[in-house]
Amino acid sequence: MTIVDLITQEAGGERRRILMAACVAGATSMFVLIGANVVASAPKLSGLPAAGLFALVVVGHYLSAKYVYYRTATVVESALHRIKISIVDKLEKADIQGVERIGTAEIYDGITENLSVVSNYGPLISAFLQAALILAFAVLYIAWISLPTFIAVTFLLTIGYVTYRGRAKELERYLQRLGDARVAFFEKLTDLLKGFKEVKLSRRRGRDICTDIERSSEVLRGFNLKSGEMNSDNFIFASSNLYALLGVIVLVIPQHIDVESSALVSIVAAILFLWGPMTVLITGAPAYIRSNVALSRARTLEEKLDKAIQETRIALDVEDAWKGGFGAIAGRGIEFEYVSDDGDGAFRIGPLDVDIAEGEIVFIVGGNGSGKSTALKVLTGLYPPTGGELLVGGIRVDSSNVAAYREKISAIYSDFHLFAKLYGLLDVDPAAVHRLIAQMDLQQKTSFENKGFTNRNLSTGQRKRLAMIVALLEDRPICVFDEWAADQDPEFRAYFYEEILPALKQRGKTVIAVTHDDRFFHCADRVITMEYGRIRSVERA
Ligand SMILES: Nc1ncnc2c1ncn2[C@@H]1O[C@H](COP(=O)(O)OP(=O)(O)OP(=O)(O)O)[C@@H](O)[C@H]1O
Repeated sequence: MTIVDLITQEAGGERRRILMAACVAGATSMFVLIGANVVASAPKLSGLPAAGLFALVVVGHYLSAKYVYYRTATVVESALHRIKISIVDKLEKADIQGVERIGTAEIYDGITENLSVVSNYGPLISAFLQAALILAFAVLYIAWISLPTFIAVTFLLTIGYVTYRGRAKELERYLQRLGDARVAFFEKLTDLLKGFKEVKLSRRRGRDICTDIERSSEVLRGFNLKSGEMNSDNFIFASSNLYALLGVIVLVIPQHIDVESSALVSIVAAILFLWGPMTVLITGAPAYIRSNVALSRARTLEEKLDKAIQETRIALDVEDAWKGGFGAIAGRGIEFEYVSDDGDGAFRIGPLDVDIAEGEIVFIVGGNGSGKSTALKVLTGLYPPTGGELLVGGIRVDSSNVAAYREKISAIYSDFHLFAKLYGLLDVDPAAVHRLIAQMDLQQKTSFENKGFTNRNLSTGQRKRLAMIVALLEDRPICVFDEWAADQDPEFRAYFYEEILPALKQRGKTVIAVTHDDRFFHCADRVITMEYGRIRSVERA
């Protein structure tokens, strides 16, 4: 899809009006030229009526050109708004693995950088359209004055166009590579910002990553320079073309064909008049290609998200199959394997056979990298099993009902995120939040206002307590905690195992918690030990 297609689609019924206004803007420009030429060659025509007509044409040009620019900009912006909303909508529908595969850098680049290129250059299309129309009118005017000059003009314009077409493809390729280089640059920059503390502790690390970023920036510089060079080459070639055209008209044509000197003056005036629109076309062409490439990159992101949605085909608005209680969670030969980027074998878990009864507290324990968090994500329906099946209350969890199953779960994963507002709980009773803030001993640190916590800049353990408040407010039948207690002080650690978990059990909740706290294993009904992605043992606590 090109920017023209985008505007045409979005403008709908208005596109004819915009095109008509562009024609009026182009035609009025030409009237100015013709009028000036006619009056200059016949001064007796000047006077108040001619001045009035001239002023009318100028006003007509002003109004129509303004309308075209304003409407095109509006149409482009509303199309971009739609694309943004559509990407965000697809992001919401896509599943975790698909989004992880695309990566945040590409998503940011698609939705910010590329769309702002279209926003900046898109409205120029109106100037481009007017310039093309003025060019067409001027060429017709030249044909009317002198046919041989028209042929010479058309010939040189054709050469210019053919050269531009050849270079446009090359420029397009460069811009695509420039986009890839920009994503790589963003990834490295994100790495630097996320690891800022580590960088501050090691100048050598800082230098290494900055060298890598510099290299990336160098690649970007090369691509930018090359595309700029191609633009200016085009510009220089086109202006030289116009100079050559002037030379042909003034020096060559009169030697071979009879052209009146007044006609020659009019033609020269027309060629000079063409200079402005030609400049717009020459400088606008790379902007046009740039916005087309940016648009295609945003579209590619949409397609990748569509693919991610297609792959999982998760039905979002489904009837809740577990309305009357969900029963036991059972894994039957469950397997899961990460997708490997380099083709080497990725980490896999399973086959796992596991049964978790409703209302039970189960701990998952095991060494680092044994697959506890991965198993948790499969058991909570975040990662679809690549083998075996997950049964909840006897019902097989698959793409048709997993969305409903996820709604049963309150989870605090180890890489949890605290949102600025309590999204999903915006209608919560503030008194309940304040009570829980006090229960988590955070009343000195934060409060609840405007549907969000007033302060989220807390220690990791305190932030986890805020996440616990959210989980408790959600009040869902299954609670999942991934090493929640690991960052708590001894009192709160004990409070978690000896107060919070029993209270949840008493309320009939099923609790699955990943932990390393062997001192508190007795607080679980059963302890599942994992090793190398498999279950080593299941013991009653
Ligand atoms: N997003 C991912 N993509 C690919 N592989 C991953 C990903 N996350 C984890 N892994 C792989 O899965 C393995 C198990 O990770 P997991 O987080 O499940 O272990 P864990 O038992 O929870 O470890 P820990 O106790 O250290 O938290 C890791 O060693 C890693 O190889």
